[in-house]
Amino acid sequence: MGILPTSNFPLLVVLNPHSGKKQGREVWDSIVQPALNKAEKPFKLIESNAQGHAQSYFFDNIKPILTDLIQSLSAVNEPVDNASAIIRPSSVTLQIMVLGGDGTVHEIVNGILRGVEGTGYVSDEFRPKVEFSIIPTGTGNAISTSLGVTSVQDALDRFLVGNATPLRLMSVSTRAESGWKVHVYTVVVNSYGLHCATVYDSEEFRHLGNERFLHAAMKNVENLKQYEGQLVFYGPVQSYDRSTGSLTPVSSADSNGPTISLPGPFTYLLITKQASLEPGFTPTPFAKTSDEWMDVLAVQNVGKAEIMEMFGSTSTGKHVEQKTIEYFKTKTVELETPTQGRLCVDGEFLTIEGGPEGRVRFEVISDENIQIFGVYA
Ligand SMILES: Nc1ncnc2c1ncn2[C@@H]1O[C@H](COP(=O)(O)OP(=O)(O)OP(=O)(O)O)[C@@H](O)[C@H]1O
Repeated sequence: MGILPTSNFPLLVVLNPHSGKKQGREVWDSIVQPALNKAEKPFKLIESNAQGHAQSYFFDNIKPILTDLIQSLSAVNEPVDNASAIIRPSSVTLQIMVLGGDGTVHEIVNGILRGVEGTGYVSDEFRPKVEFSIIPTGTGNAISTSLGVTSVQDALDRFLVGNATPLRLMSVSTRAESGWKVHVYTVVVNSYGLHCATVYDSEEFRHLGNERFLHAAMKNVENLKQYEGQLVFYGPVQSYDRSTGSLTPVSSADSNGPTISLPGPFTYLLITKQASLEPGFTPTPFAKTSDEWMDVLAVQNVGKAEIMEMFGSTSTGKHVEQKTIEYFKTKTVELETPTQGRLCVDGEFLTIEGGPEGRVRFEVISDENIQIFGVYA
């Protein structure tokens, strides 16, 4: 047996110059690149030049990237003329640094998964790991905020220490002839109602940085709407019990059928993997980046006063004590709307048709051939 040499394969750095207040380039030049040079960490810079570029880059290139990475790790025994002397690893770790926000991570994850789909690049015999270092230069920076990353330097330090935790994904599936078909994978939040309308409207306030969500939210609270729909949970569910202050099982782990349903209409509905969606805004305080649950915050048919009360305590997570708020942990949930509706999936928008045919299924991913991502934390 040969010994696998240390790879000198470069860290892939994806810089989104458009994220946040467009400070990514400056942060790269002044802080991150000098730190990588000092640490003698080789890198390859990929600059995202338009919406969707990071996704299409990884869709097009992930196979040659993994091939090169595998080759950089394959040991060659002496003598070299014996082909069987080449030892191939059963796994490789690809490191990707993101100077951007959650939307850039979302694009890369989807590009990679679509790029390896149906190929031998991820299988039970060979499964790469993809580990992200997220340098928070976006607007919400939900993943970084939820992991307690406080600054660019903090994120860099965590990368250099090198402890990765799973970045667990959710899938968003729509109906197809053959059953459910994954439309997209999400890493932060799927939403319906006021939150989705807020994200939709916030683009016009991008120049305000973090404040853009506040402006858009206030605009939507002013014209508060109720969003018709029914939410059905499947399999194990926990719900937050205000009387005990804890999450308690409301359906057993071995049940796969529908367990609870919420009739709507929804004022606010989130299905998340992250506790915080931006600094100071922690709507799903029990959510964990790495666990095998999705957290659901449901607010049905309330008025402006209740919504403002909720916003008043989302910085501390105390809003879960409010009686108009329902909080669940689940693994599979479906949403059906009576007429056409709009969902927000990690900042992208998905229009769904009304009725059973337009039903959408959200699942937390347990398949090890999809759940290949980690994040330095
Ligand atoms: N060169 C570019 N010009 C314009 N848009 C771009 C460019 N590169 C990427 N994008 C788009 O920028 C959008 C925002 O990126 P990102 O999510 O990283 O930042 P953010 O929205 O400010 O942060 P967050 O998602 O954390 O709130 C993404 O939808 C991405 O497709």
